[in-house]
Amino acid sequence: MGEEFTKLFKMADTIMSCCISEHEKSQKTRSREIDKKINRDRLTFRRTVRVLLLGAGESGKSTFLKQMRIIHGQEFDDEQVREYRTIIYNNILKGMRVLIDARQKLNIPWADESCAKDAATVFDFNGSTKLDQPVFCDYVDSLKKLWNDTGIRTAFDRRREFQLVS
Ligand SMILES: Nc1nc2c(ncn2[C@@H]2O[C@H](COP(=O)(O)OP(=O)(O)OP(=O)(O)O)[C@@H](O)[C@H]2O)c(=O)[nH]1
Ligand SMILES: [Mg+2]
Repeated sequence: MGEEFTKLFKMADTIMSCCISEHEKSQKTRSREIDKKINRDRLTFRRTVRVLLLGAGESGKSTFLKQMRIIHGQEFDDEQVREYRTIIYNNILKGMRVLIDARQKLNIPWADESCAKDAATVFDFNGSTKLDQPVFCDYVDSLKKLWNDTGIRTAFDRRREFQLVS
């Protein structure tokens, strides 16, 4: 009985030591993987060229970055296209608001006085509403009418006198 017990005990001991060494082995592999990743990240960080882009407002900094992304960057996926669509809608509305404001400040008359109502509609846009396609569509007629008015066009021609994009 005593002999059997010793055998069993030895077997259990062998199984235990196997498990521990397997566990240690997997921990070492994981640690090596982490070290490799740290080294790879360090190399990437060293090779990254950082550019400080300075320039006055409206001088083309953002445009330059967008061009770099289009020329050298990855393709835009559907999600990014949707995101950019919202940004473009926002830019159109914000840009028109700036032009409406500038037209008034520069005392440029409307060609068609009824544009004042469309200007008020565009100005009423609540910036916190998500500008998806249906919301933007509600503004399209007013935006088109305003853009075709010589009052807004004259303000646009004089855009060097104010900042159009922020
Ligand atoms: N003709 C011409 N227009 C440009 C060029 N680069 C930018 N623009 C126009 O200039 C305007 C301002 O460009 P942005 O890239 O927004 O300028 P920014 O330096 O980021 O401006 P802030 O963010 O206000 O400091 C936009 O209407 C651009 O389309 C260029 O190389 N040539
Ligand atoms: Mg910019």
